[in-house]
Order: sequence, then C-alpha cells, then structure tokens
Amino acid sequence: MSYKITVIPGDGIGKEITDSAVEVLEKVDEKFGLGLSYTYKDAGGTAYDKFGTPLPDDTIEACKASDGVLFGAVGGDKWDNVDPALRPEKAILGLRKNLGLYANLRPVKVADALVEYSPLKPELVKGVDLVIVRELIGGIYFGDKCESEQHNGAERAWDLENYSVPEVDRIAKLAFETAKLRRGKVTSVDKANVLATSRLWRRTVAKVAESYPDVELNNLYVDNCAMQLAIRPTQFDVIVTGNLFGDILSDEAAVVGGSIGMMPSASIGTSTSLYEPIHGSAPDIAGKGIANPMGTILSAAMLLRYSLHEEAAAKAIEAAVDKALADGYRTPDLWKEGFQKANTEEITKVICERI
Ligand SMILES: NC(=O)c1ccc[n+]([C@@H]2O[C@H](COP(=O)([O-])OP(=O)(O)OC[C@H]3O[C@@H](n4cnc5c(N)ncnc54)[C@H](O)[C@@H]3O)[C@@H](O)[C@H]2O)c1
Ligand SMILES: CC(C)[C@H](C(=O)O)[C@@H](O)C(=O)O
Ligand SMILES: [Mg+2]
Repeated sequence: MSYKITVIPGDGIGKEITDSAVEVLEKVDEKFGLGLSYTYKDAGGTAYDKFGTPLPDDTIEACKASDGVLFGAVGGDKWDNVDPALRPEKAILGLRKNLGLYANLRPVKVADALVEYSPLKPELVKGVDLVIVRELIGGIYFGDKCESEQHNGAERAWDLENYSVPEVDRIAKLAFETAKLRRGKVTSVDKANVLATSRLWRRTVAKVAESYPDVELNNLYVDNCAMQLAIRPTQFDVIVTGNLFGDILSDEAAVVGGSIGMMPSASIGTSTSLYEPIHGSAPDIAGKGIANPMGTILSAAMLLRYSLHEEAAAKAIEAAVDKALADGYRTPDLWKEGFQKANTEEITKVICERI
C-alpha cells in the first residue's frame, strides 16, 4: 500500500494545524501500515508573497497527482489591499474549481464531552448529528462580478448569482445518496420566496426526490433554517444548499458543536478530493501555538475514509479525538475551569498517545 497526500498549509494558523494533523496521520500510519507520503505545496498569501500568485500551477498539478489533499487555511489582513483577483482566498476557490470539487460535506456531530460548551441548552444539543452538503463551485461565488462601475452617477459593484439544472441536480443527488446512508431526511435550503435561482433550485431538488421515495424531503427558507439551527438542531439529518448559504449556515452550525475549531470538511467531485477544517486562518491567534487542530485532524480522518478507504484508521483518529476530550483535555477555545489546558502541540501529543 502507498498513498500520496498533498499538504497545503496556507496562511495564519494553517501551518500549525496541518503540522498537527500530519503528526496524527504519521501515528496511524505506524499502526496500520498505510504507506503515506507527503508533498508540501504553497497557496494563499504565502504563495502570493513568494511567487506573485496565490495559486501556483504546480500546486494544482501536485493535487491532481495525489490521492488526497489536506488543506489548512488561507487569508489574512496583510493581503486586504492586493488586487482582488490575487487575494489569498482565490487559492481555495481556484483549487475547488480546478479539481471540480462541487460538493462540500460539513458534518456537525457534538462530542459528548462538548455538549456543555454549546451556547444552546444541553437537551437541545445532545444527539445533534447532521451534515451540510454545500454546493461549492457555483452560485454567486463564481458568477460574473464587477468591482466598481459608475451607474446613474454613483459608484456600484455587483455579483451575479446563477445556477443551472445540472449543477443543482448533481449536488441534490449526492445529498439524497448521503441521506440514504443516514436517517433518510433531506432539508433543502433556499430563498425561493425571493430569488429566481432558488426557485430553480427547489424545482430541481423536487425532481431528484422522485427517484428517492424512501428519503423524506422538506424545504426551508434560509432565514428560517438559520433560526431552526439555533432552536432545534436535532431535527436535521442532511441539509443541502447553495454555496453562499452553505458557507454561512455551516459556521452557525459549528457553534452548536462548541467551537469552529472542531469542524472538519470534505470537498469532493470529479478529481482528487480535498479536506480542510471549515474555519479560516485565524490571524488573531496565528503563531501563538494555541489553535485547535481537531477540525483539521478530523478532516484528515475524512481523507482516510473517503479517498483512501481506510475506515479503521479513520475511526482510530476519531476515537482518539473523542478520548482526548473525554479525558478532560481542552484547547484554549474550549477551556474551562477544572479542565486540562492543552496548546496545539500538547493536544496533538495527547491524541497521538490515544491512537
Ligand atoms: N478555507 C479557508 O481557507 C478559509 C475559511 C474561512 C476564512 N478564511 C479566511 O481566513 C481569514 C480570517 O477569517 P475570519 O477571522 O473571518 O474567520 P476564522 O475562521 O479564521 O476565525 C474566526 C474566529 O474563530 C477563531 N478560530 C478559527 N479557527 C480556530 C481554531 N482552529 N482554533 C481556535 N480558534 C479558531 C479565530 O481565532 C477567530 O476568533 C480571512 O482572510 C478569511 O477569508 C479562509
Ligand atoms: C475563504 C472563503 C473563500 C471560504 C468560502 O467562503 O468558501 C471559507 O469561508 C470556507 O468556508 O471555506
Ligand atoms: Mg466559511
């Protein structure tokens, strides 16, 4: 067995969290004999500083030639004033597009040990186990845009949202397939009372649903969904939604789970899949060695499961994270009186010891 993994640390806390996840991967490799090898590539502001572009071609090529990509995060205030086409965020957007990663799976499962960390009452959080299936390479993110123009004597900017039936059809099918393997419920989230794209979205999802009689479909407007996530998150199994709504709802859902630092994701499509935590480069804590690496570690577990089909190794990582939490270790984002504070390096060691 041998597998090639491309690691893209990126900016801010990106290096700290990917170093941590690779350490954990090395530990499972030792135990399960997976034969993992790593190629490190630049992306984001760091790549812009070195090469004048946030996404060098050889980063894309390395991703395509590997069995899975582990991505940290990109972005930071330092690059706020660069040409918008060269912003660090263009690196992750470009990778998603170049690799055809049309679906982003963002599971939200609350570890027993973290139930009390949610801003919601424990009885509302216990048993939360949902997955947001976010469309990732369409919608307003990738429509035509104008940074600035004169219109009726005033400056304006615009971003166009568009979705085609095939784009909605493929993400809806993936959501229904996902629901079939889970609790059989899809909630499609849109703004069909206002937006034409959402009405096409809703019609297309309904059509796909006809082929899945055993899966229940219900539709929610995005504003209501945002509220429902805060008042009764256990009602959700699979949430399928567009690019922008999925971005916003997943950060909200992360809070239900106690900290955004815990949340992993898998971006899948037509080429190599990419795995990354849902959070960003956290410039406010970068370089301090205190970032929570567990979202990235759990993303690495998803890589083992979905790209390498190494289920036992994936489960070993997830169990080790659960055990570290159950044993009372907390990174600063989760720390409370009575618990053992662990920085990035320390929690990594604690997790490795539990593999
Ligand atoms: N996929 C990505 O690369 C990605 C995702 C989101 C944001 N970003 C970029 O990251 C930069 C910062 O964005 P932001 O501040 O809005 O969002 P962010 O997710 O980076 O941070 C939001 C808050 O959560 C905290 N946080 C995030 N991850 C954490 C972790 N692992 N452990 C502990 N605390 C953590 C941060 O300290 C901050 O207080 C921006 O440039 C943004 O565009 C990149
Ligand atoms: C950095 C940004 C482009 C990205 C997004 O909006 O998709 C991020 O917020 C995410 O959630 O992965
Ligand atoms: Mg986001």
